[in-house]
Amino acid sequence: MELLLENLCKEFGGNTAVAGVTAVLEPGIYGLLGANGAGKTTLLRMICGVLKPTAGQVRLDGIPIDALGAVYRDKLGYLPQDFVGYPQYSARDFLLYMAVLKGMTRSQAMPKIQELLHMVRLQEAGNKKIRTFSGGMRRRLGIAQALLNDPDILILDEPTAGLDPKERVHFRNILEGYAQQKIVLLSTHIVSDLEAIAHKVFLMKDGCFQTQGTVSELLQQANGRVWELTVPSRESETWQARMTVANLRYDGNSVTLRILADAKPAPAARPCIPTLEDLYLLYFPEEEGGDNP
Ligand SMILES: Nc1ncnc2c1ncn2[C@@H]1O[C@H](COP(=O)(O)OP(=O)(O)OP(=O)(O)O)[C@@H](O)[C@H]1O
Repeated sequence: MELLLENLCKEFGGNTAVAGVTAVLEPGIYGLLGANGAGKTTLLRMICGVLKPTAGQVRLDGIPIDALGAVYRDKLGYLPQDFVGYPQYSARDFLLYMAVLKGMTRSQAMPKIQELLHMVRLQEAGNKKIRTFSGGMRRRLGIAQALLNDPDILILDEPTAGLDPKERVHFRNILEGYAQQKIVLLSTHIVSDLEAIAHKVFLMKDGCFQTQGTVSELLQQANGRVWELTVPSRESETWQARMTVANLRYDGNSVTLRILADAKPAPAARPCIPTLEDLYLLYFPEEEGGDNP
């Protein structure tokens, strides 16, 4: 199975949201990482066929998804960014409704719904109205509805938004179990979600992929550009104004700064092993108020 994104572009009234994205996706977990407004949701909506590209197309095994129509939709599971469900429905009734829309019979749907409620840890809340759910519960229900038809292609727009750390770990375990032989593409702001599970990460900014690769390939780009430096606490602000500082750790009168810089920022600076978050900040330093590296 191969999903080809072929020079996908989307403009909204003269504003470019996605500016020519090309990528090949084979079974595995892909992470789409980018700041607010980078174009992630727009890209995912085009991949799902919900939004028509201004230019370019998506092909599954060589065939444009427009031509595949319902055949493509049957293979697709999608968690939209703004998923809310139907507040008056119970989780179980909502999943049954979605299952019927996806062409499942009641007898096919019921055991699947049971399995999914269990998988996303909503079995106790299955008969409760969605309007009583917390943000995290809603998100988990959204993940369950995306999995109803055992999709070959699973597109998740910020699946971990609103999940607490324990729920995020559980979600990662679900995905790892699921992703064998499937294409899973998820967008997130949360770098650690991807570090653990993504086989490939796309860093998106201004509608384009700025870079892409496996986590270890991306980390190599940050090699030699991450430093730790301990200075008196009173110098902290000066350093933050001069450098991209990824992290601060105060200890009494001193502070240890995690500095992103192409060259050693001070003779006493020590090199560090980079994380994906470091790389993200190297590409998008303005989000943290730092300078360009
Ligand atoms: N329906 C629309 N009409 C007009 N502009 C839009 C529309 N949808 C998105 N945009 C614009 O396209 C750009 C990309 O938005 P998009 O929602 O795809 O980004 P994103 O990376 O998903 O951001 P976020 O993480 O905040 O959801 C933004 O400038 C946004 O304002």
